Amino acid sequence: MDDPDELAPAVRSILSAAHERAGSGPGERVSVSPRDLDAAFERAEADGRVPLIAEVKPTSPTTEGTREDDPVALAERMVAGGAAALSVLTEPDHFGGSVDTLERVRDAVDVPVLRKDFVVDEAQLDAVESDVVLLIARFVEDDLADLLAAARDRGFQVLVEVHDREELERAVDAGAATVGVNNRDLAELVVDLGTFESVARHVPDEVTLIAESGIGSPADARRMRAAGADALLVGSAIMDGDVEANTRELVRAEADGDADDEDHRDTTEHPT
Ligand SMILES: O=C(O)c1ccccc1NCC(=O)[C@H](O)[C@H](O)COP(=O)(O)O
Repeated sequence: MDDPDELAPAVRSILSAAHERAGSGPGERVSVSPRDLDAAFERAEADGRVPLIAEVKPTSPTTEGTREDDPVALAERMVAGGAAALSVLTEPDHFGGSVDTLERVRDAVDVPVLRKDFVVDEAQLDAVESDVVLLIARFVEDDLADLLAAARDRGFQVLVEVHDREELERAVDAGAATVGVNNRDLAELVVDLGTFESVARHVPDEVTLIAESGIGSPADARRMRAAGADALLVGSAIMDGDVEANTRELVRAEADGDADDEDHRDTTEHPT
């Protein structure tokens, strides 16, 4: 991992908690029969929905307060709103997540579920079954290929998260099939959608590409899709208010955007 002093204090704290949890898992190796993430994205596309991973994110270092609603009820409403897949935070100390929450959510829905946590050690993979696990290139550095193999051996699909071109190259070299470009700089916790736009153009076509973080509106969703996102991962903007309506607004971003464009064209081409 790079110099911890370069990371935001909250991220240093998240990582040190992750290292403390590493190796203290149940010890039993999990074996997963995953729900297919790419197939879920394809179903959404065929249905005219923007492929969206909606995140159950009770709190975070950059969110005020904690959302106390039942996470299973939230997850079910996200699926009702058209989410192709879900992300569930399992980090307990900074995001209000738990492996128990993930298990309950996964039992309640039929879409793929991503385990969102800060995995730095193989034993952490055995904490709970999910369809997809996250590996953050910045935090696992030279262990990326080994952790990717260890996750796949257990049946997981793997989302490898990157933030810049160097991390993208490491992810591709390690054999990542699904890459997420995080618009949130974990050194400073600043969000810039331009990050995705600059990194996305270097991603090989065969890689499934996900735009992560800072997507707050249908216009942002269209911007990420125009830059090449196969799917979007959204937490805060969905958790802020009515999660079903918020999810629906994002999955309809292209359909509604096209309709808006059509209205606009009609007015300008056929003035009354
Ligand atoms: O969200 C945070 O505050 C955060 C802080 C430190 C490390 C990671 C953090 N977020 C993790 C995530 O990956 C996001 O929850 C996810 O990409 C969704 O982002 P958003 O839509 O901006 O909530």
